[in-house]
Amino acid sequence: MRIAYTADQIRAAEHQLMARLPEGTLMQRAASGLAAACATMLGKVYGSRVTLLVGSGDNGGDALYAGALLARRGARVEAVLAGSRTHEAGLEAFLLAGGREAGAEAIERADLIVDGLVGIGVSGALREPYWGLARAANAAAAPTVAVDVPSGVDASSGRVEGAAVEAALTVTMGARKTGLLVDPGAALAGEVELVDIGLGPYLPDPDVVGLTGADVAALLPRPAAESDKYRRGVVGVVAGSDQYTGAAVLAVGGALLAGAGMVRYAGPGEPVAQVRSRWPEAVITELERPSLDGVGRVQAWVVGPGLGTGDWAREMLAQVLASDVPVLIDADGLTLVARERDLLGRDAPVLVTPHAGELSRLTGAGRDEIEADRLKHARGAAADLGVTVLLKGSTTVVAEPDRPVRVNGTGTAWLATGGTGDVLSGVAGALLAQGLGCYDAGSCAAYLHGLAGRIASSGAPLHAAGVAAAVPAAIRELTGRSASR
Ligand SMILES: NC(=O)C1=CN([C@@H]2O[C@H](COP(=O)(O)OP(=O)(O)OC[C@H]3O[C@@H](n4cnc5c(N)ncnc54)[C@H](OP(=O)(O)O)[C@@H]3O)[C@@H](O)[C@H]2O)[C@@H](O)CC1
Ligand SMILES: Nc1ncnc2c1ncn2[C@@H]1O[C@H](COP(=O)(O)OP(=O)(O)O)[C@@H](O)[C@H]1O
Ligand SMILES: [K+]
Repeated sequence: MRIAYTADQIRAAEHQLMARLPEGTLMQRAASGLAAACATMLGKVYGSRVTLLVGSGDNGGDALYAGALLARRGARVEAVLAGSRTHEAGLEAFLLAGGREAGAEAIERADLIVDGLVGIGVSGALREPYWGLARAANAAAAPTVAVDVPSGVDASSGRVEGAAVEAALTVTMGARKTGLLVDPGAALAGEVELVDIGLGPYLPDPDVVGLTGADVAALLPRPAAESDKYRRGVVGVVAGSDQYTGAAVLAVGGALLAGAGMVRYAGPGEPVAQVRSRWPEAVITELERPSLDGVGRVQAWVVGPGLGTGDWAREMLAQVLASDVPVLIDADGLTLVARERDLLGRDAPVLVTPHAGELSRLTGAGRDEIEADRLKHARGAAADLGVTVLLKGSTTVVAEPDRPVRVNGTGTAWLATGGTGDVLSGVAGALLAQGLGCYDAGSCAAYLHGLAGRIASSGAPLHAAGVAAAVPAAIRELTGRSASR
């Protein structure tokens, strides 16, 4: 599991650790990790040109001490001092090792840029001259190594106000910061390398968690000798309408290919015909009127994709929610819930899977605002609505009251195409039906869906049906041969 913390959590832990160590120890540990990472990136240190961007706080101190270590190994290191003050001992060590002060033009002659402008102490948008230096670093040919977090990224949320440094590598001290796992911050951090400074014993429960492939493999249900289709989990899909047939086909496909024992589909004539011809495996009920009578028992429902928002859709949603099994609500189902919150009043679990626009309808917050601070809005909605919220987008986040938010970055921007969300709802529904709770089902589905997207894309456009088709390959990649039984 990749775990990450807010700036306040890190500070509190650092405080406890620092009290037990001679002054400056932590910064020395941070700086030697940073210098080692820079050396690896440079390949050959001797004779290389390194430019440090140095702010007024300890982030700049880290950069100066690391610069001193690189200078001692024969690098030509220059420091652009951007703050109203500079870490004194760091600057002294840097100059003593042969480092030199320079103007902003040193950015252009660098082989490597070290961004020590601001770290966890940042507040608000970067001010001048930091702002200009960040842009100059982004425009330069040389790669940038960010110290702790790329300057301009809020360490606790991933939020960026104005400009931020675009790093090739972020060397983060003590523990990962939340903002390195959540876009837009995550997209600016590049590779993330963690330097152990001994903070571990002092860290609290994490703020956010990112599942690894091994975590997902351990959570995914697998059939065993005593399995049959009913015990493996039956998922019911209420999606599609005479106008939107594709959503039904994609949601059913996602559910079938993510390992449901059986998929029941219920809908009107047009989507029924499409689902029947595409997925002969599905057990289908053609509805004359909006009713679940005679559809059969399921262990979880997926409701909403392409369903429409009229009386028929509203009645189907109400009947699904009146059941006593977990329900995943997506797309049009969310529009209906936004109109009529009372529909959510049920005892059994609910997983909602909005994109930012749908969450905006549910909560009233602006779409851009949600995208800028995904964690805050997903957490807020989970608390307000009393459900598990899977907020889709470049970083998918899964929030449930009183648990660390799960974040997923396995996807690819190629997934931003119509219908891929319908596939995700089917995948997550299949995991719910197989017995995972909303939190695990949502976060494992996001991981698998992202990985399936990468497999389906391989760097080129994908289509939603191709993502569904790649779900078994994604599961195989995670679970390896042991999945064959
Ligand atoms: N503590 C430890 O043991 C260890 C800490 N470590 C390191 O210390 C870092 C934290 O250091 P920190 O607390 O000094 O804060 P930091 O991020 O350098 O910035 C603060 C200064 O930036 C400025 N500033 C703020 N916002 C700004 C803006 N928008 N635009 C422009 N300027 C802005 C503001 O300066 P002012 O404006 O007051 O001059 C403020 O004083 C941490 O990330 C890690 O790298 C490691 O060595 C491990 C051990
Ligand atoms: N920039 C992006 N990077 C990675 N994944 C993305 C990006 N944009 C969208 N996605 C993913 O693509 C899917 C789109 O879902 P959604 O918006 O519901 O589309 P639709 O309603 O057309 O099915 C979601 O799983 C989302 O996380
Ligand atoms: K930085």
